[in-house]
Formats: sequence, structure tokens, C-alpha cells
Amino acid sequence: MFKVKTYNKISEKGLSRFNGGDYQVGADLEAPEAYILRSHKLHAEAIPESLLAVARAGAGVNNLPVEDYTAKGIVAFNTPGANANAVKELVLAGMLLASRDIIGGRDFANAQTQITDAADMGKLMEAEKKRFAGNELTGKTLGIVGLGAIGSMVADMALAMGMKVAGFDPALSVEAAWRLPALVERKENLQGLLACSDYVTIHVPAIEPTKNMFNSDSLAAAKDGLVLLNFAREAIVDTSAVLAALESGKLRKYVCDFPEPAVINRSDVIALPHIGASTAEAEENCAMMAANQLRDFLEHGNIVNSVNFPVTTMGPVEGYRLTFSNQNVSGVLGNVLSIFKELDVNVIDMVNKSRGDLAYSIIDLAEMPTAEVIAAVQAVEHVIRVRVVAAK
Ligand SMILES: NC(=O)c1ccc[n+]([C@@H]2O[C@H](COP(=O)([O-])OP(=O)(O)OC[C@H]3O[C@@H](n4cnc5c(N)ncnc54)[C@H](O)[C@@H]3O)[C@@H](O)[C@H]2O)c1
Ligand SMILES: O=C(O)[C@H](O)COP(=O)(O)O
Repeated sequence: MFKVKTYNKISEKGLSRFNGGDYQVGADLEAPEAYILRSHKLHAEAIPESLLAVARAGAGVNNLPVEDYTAKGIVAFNTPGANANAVKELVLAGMLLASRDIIGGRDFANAQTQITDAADMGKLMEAEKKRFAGNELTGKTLGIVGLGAIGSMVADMALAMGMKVAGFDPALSVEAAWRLPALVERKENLQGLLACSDYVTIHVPAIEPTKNMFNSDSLAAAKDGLVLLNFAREAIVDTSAVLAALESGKLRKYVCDFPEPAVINRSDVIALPHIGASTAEAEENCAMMAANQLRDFLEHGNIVNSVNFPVTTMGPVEGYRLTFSNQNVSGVLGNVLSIFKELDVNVIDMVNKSRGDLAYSIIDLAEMPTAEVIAAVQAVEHVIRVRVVAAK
């Protein structure tokens, strides 16, 4: 029996993935083996000894103490790309709302409750519509910062809208590069991207190198009248620099999914309450992916889409499987295999992968390892955590 503790509201379709397995799922569980959550912040919470894995149903993991998890051999998962389409669609909405005064026009029309005659209403609308005119997106340049799952979808969408697209992503993976449309013009630095763009949309993770990436220095390079869209995280943008740029006209509009008090109720800010991934489709996709990944790890020891462990898979467990994580230094695997030799344990198959300072191994054994074997592996220098899983 595995206990999976939930934080936030997780889609039922995702949680139903635990049906048919030996699982207890709920918000009030003691000594859980796993968490599944969305944006709930876990930095301040004690980490239970029982915890083996944490699945973030979503992309950003800045709400997780990932380094602490790594030190304890706890696997942190996210769900890459599972909510990207939802964010892409809201970016389009944000650009449209910033380009034409759709919200002002809606508010104006709704305010005319005193008019009862249709002809009078029509006359007023025609007379006042010039106040809400704007610009089209076609022909304008969109700069995309971060060309991963969301950034590449936004690029496709903008090209389909007839926009020119420029991108900046110094950490672009080969896989992400393959996904990018050839028409995206690659920029070598943020300033170059800001200088050529009418709209700039941010799709990078909140990590140390992206903290306050949009500050008074970088914004100074922007084309006058830029529309900046932040559907990534608050920490990436220095809000006081954004406010100064709005005052000076350097920025025309700031569209933001992570509002701070200083941006609320300004006519040049469109503030939304972190709804980029809040569609039924994205919530289901993320929850199903997170639950599937958790089950594969808890039942078989396999790891995909972790943010701290290497991808390590060996299919479903058919007999007896021992897994262990260790600091990535030489000799650990050899020492574990020596124990198997000494204690007469037959290895059937194995895989060993590393990622930075961490390594992880899955080893299929001919028999259930005894308590003596497990304790001996756990005692090997640099081994962090040992688990045994067996076929049902
Ligand atoms: N508003 C929302 O509801 C919502 C939804 C999903 C994701 N997000 C945020 O958006 C972020 C991106 O999501 P994603 O799914 O596209 O992630 P992703 O990992 O697929 O893409 C992130 C991209 O940023 C790039 N990058 C990293 N550091 C960079 C830097 N210094 N400069 C430029 N590029 C850099 C990476 O190389 C990668 O290509 C998430 O980390 C999360 O914070 C917000
Ligand atoms: O990083 C993400 O995936 C988004 O910010 C979505 O967060 P949410 O799951 O809390 O809506």
C-alpha cells in the first residue's frame, strides 16, 4: 500500500489513475510515500522520512525544495509540456487584450444601462467606438524568451497569426531546438531581442540566472511602446523597473499572470490571477502525467521527467528489483556488486544512470534480497537511498 498525499485541487481524472492499484490518496495522510501537487509551496514544510517522490502536476518547480529532496534521495517529477497549450492560448489572448481596448469597450457597452432604445444604443456605440481602436498583431514582431514547451508553441501560433518571431534561449535543448519553427530568428542576447520586438513574452523557469532578468538595464534596450507579457513567474521581472518603464512610455502594456500589489488597477496593466494553466484540459493532462509517473516509480522504480534524477527505466518489474541512489562518485556501483557477489545474489539485469552529482541504479535480482543484503547496500559509502520493489 502506498499513501499519496494531495495538495491543491488535483483533477479527478488524474487521481483516478491510482484506482486499481494499492493506493490511499488524500489530503490528510500521515507518513506518505508520495505527494502530488500544483503550486502549493513546500519549502517551509518538514520532509517526512517516509517520502520517496513528489510529483508537481505542472511545469514550474520553484515551489519545491528540490536540493533537499536530492540530498535525501527523493525524486521530484514535473509534467513537461502538459499545460503548454493552455498557456499559449492565454498568451494570444493577452496580446489581443493589450492591442485593442477590448476590456474598455466591453465595460463601456455594459455601462449604458440607461439606454432602452436600440437605435439610440447603436448611435452611441458608433459615435464612441474610436476610443477603443487599436492595432493588429499581423506584421508585428514577437520576441520569445525561453523556447521550451510553451515558447515553441507560442512561436508556431504567432507565425500562424502573421507575426515575425525572434527568440532568445541560451540553454535551449537539442530536443526543443528540433521543435522550433525554422522561421524563428535566433537572438544572442536579451537586449537584442528587446530592441527588435513589439511584444515580448517570457517563458523561462524561475531559477537563479533568470531572477530579475527584466530590470531597468535590460528594459532600457527595449523598443519604445513594447508590450511585455509575463506568464512565467513574478521573480523573473523587477516590478519597480516595469512600473518606471510604463511611466516613461518604454512599455505600453504589461500583461501579467503573477500580479504584485503595485500593478493592480492600472489601465496599462492586465493582471490575471495565475490562470495560465487553468483549463480542464491542462489540469487533466498534468494530473494524469504526474500520477502515471508516480505509479511507474513507486511500483517499478522507473524514473522519467524528474527534475533532479536521471531518466532511468527498465520496464515493469517481473520478479525482484533493488534500486538505489548515490552520490555520483566512482566505485559505488562496483562496491554494491561486490556485496551481491559476497552474499551470493544473482543479478539478472541492471541499468545505472547519472545526472550531475547524483546517480541512480535499477537492478533486477533472481531472488528477493534479504534484510542483510539491503542493509549492506545501504551501508555502502555514498549510497543515499535503497528500495526494493517486487512484482505483484
Ligand atoms: N502561468 C502559468 O500558469 C504557467 C504554466 C506553465 C508554466 N509556467 C511557467 O513557465 C515556465 C516555462 O514553462 P515551459 O513548460 O515552457 O518549460 P520548459 O522547461 O519547456 O522551457 C523553459 C525554457 O527556458 C529556457 N531557459 C532557461 N534559462 C534561460 C535563460 N536564462 N534565458 C532564456 N531562456 C532560458 C530553457 O532552455 C527552456 O528551453 C515554467 O518554468 C513556469 O515557471 C507558467
Ligand atoms: O508552472 C506551472 O505549471 C504553472 O504555473 C501552473 O501552476 P498551477 O498548476 O498552480 O496552475
